[in-house]
Amino acid sequence: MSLLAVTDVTVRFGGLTALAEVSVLVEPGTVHGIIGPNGAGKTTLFNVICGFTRPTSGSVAVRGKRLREHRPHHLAGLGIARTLQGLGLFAHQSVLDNVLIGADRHSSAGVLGALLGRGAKQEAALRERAMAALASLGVDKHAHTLPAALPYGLRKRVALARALVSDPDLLLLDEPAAGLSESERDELVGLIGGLRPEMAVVLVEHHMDLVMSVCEQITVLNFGRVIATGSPAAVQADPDVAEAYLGAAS
Ligand SMILES: Nc1ncnc2c1ncn2[C@@H]1O[C@H](COP(=O)(O)OP(=O)(O)OP(=O)(O)O)[C@@H](O)[C@H]1O
Repeated sequence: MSLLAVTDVTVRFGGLTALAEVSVLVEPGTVHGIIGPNGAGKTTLFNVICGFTRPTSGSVAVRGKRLREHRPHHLAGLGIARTLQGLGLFAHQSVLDNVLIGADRHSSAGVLGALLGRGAKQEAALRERAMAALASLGVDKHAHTLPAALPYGLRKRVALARALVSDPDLLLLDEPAAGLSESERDELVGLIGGLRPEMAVVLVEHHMDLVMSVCEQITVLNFGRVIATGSPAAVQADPDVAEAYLGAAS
């Protein structure tokens, strides 16, 4: 059974069809890239998976269970974490507190506990988890800094640590390489390659080098349709894919 199954999803915005019967299967432990020229429907697909956008038709299922009316705040309970385009960090919270917000899923009392004050033992365990996530991305020494004081590449790592702290089964990354330098992109390839082997990753990304080096499976969208799906080598050799990108560039 696939970890994530997007089946025949169509999304219409008024008269515009942003996605037309798109299907994507994501297996546990695989890194799956969603690529395509500008306006192909990548963000719309990401938003459907996250529950930001409701499909006009079709379905999204996690571990075989169809999600109905799911919303972004349901993702954590499904073992899914995401990072968004940009950073989404809270400017007035320290790096550690930003990551603790992601760790809250593991607190039995959850958000309510945070409001009412949770036990010291639980608080300490959460902090330990958050610090471990920061350390795994090499940014633990910045735990007590405000995000704005860090260079962009390190802030991206903090955003990734916040997603990873809940130890998700599925990590959704929307343009993780955006704004990174070439060497930071190389580091990101290493970070994704070093994730827990059973964790699945879905990434929407423009940087082809990164996609080709880190993904095992790729789905290519063009004008809202899947035009190719397969290994990086298969997708690169597909004439429809070359034509879609050449057409977009002309
Ligand atoms: N909320 C919306 N209302 C109307 N049209 C939308 C909306 N969101 C997206 N679209 C349109 O749907 C199509 C797909 O857009 P989408 O942002 O998903 O593409 P994309 O592949 O992510 O593009 P890019 O690479 O430029 O980010 C585009 O034609 C876009 O203009």
